[in-house]
Amino acid sequence: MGEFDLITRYFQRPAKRSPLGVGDDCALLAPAPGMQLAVSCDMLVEGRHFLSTVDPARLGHKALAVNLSDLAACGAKPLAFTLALALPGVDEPWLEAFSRGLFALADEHGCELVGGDTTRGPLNICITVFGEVPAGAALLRSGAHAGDDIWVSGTLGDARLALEAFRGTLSLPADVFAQARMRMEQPTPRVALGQALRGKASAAVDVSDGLVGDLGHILASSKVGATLDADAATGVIAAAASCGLGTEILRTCALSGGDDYELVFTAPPAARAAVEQAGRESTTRVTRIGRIDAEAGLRIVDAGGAPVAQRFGSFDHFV
Ligand SMILES: Nc1ncnc2c1ncn2[C@@H]1O[C@H](COP(=O)(O)OP(=O)(O)OP(=O)(O)O)[C@@H](O)[C@H]1O
Ligand SMILES: Cc1ncc(C[n+]2csc(CCOP(=O)(O)O)c2C)c(N)n1
Ligand SMILES: [Mg+2]
Repeated sequence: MGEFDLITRYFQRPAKRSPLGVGDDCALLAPAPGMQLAVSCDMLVEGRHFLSTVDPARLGHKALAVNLSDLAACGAKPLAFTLALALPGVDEPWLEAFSRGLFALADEHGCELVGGDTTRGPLNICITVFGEVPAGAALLRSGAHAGDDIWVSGTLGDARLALEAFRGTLSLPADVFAQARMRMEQPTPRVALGQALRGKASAAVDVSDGLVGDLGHILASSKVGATLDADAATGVIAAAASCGLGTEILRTCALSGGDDYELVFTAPPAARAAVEQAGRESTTRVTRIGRIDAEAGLRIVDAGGAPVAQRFGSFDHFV
């Protein structure tokens, strides 16, 4: 099978909402009047972002999910995406599963594949996503104020826990591993929550590199500091605690693990009921995990308010 047959068979579907989709030199998009385009791009590289043994359907899902997560962080509604793909060769069962996983999530969010690029090379997947948001209403990293609450969606640390289990640095009971693995391989982008938070949250970011690092982007952009509860938002890893894993490794997963694709956002205390309502509307758990301070820096405390001495980093491709 050649390049163009591959595209036609696995990636070309009739455009439904875009004026022009796959098959011409450009795609055409038509954002509604009064809306701004929100654009984000994320690449997944074999061995760096995913294990070579991953189910290709889950990989198709994740490649789009990490991009939709950036739209969610801005409060944008997904419209369309492009897919740049380097493949070592034509593996039809792989392409069938990859495109099935990809389109299942795309259809869930009404987000169309409108174009891309396909080349031979080491397996590499790069998606650019386009969304729309009412002009001036995008959630930004720069809007947090002293006194705001810090919230997080879902739970943190599960993906890193699974990665460590894959690496063999820790072992988990089969049921805990299965749950954590799903969170690593098929994250749920918080798209509905992001849109429900427009006009309520003062700042937002999605957690890809780890809570401490990504909250750090809000603190730097907003020129504020924060106090954070170390243990407020654990999920599967709470179950891991009961299998004898130490506090230090669990906090490392939750606070600096990365690959969470949850939203961390700030909102004034007066908006607490509105934030909880946004969580209910989007059937997404939201948890208060700290507060924004005027004093610069991040202070991490335990449930009793005592400072946590452990230091937390964040994911960086070059450090
Ligand atoms: N090569 C590049 N050229 C121009 N801008 C870039 C480049 N790489 C990253 N950026 C921009 O730098 C900023 C931070 O990029 P980053 O990829 O860390 O985004 P993120 O949302 O924090 O994380 P993630 O990659 O997990 O989505 C974004 O505004 C991004 O568009
Ligand atoms: C095989 C394998 N090794 C490591 C990780 C963890 N990981 C890779 S990139 C990244 C941050 C987000 O990436 P980016 O900043 O490029 O968007 C994280 C947490 C993984 N998922 N699979
Ligand atoms: Mg992001």
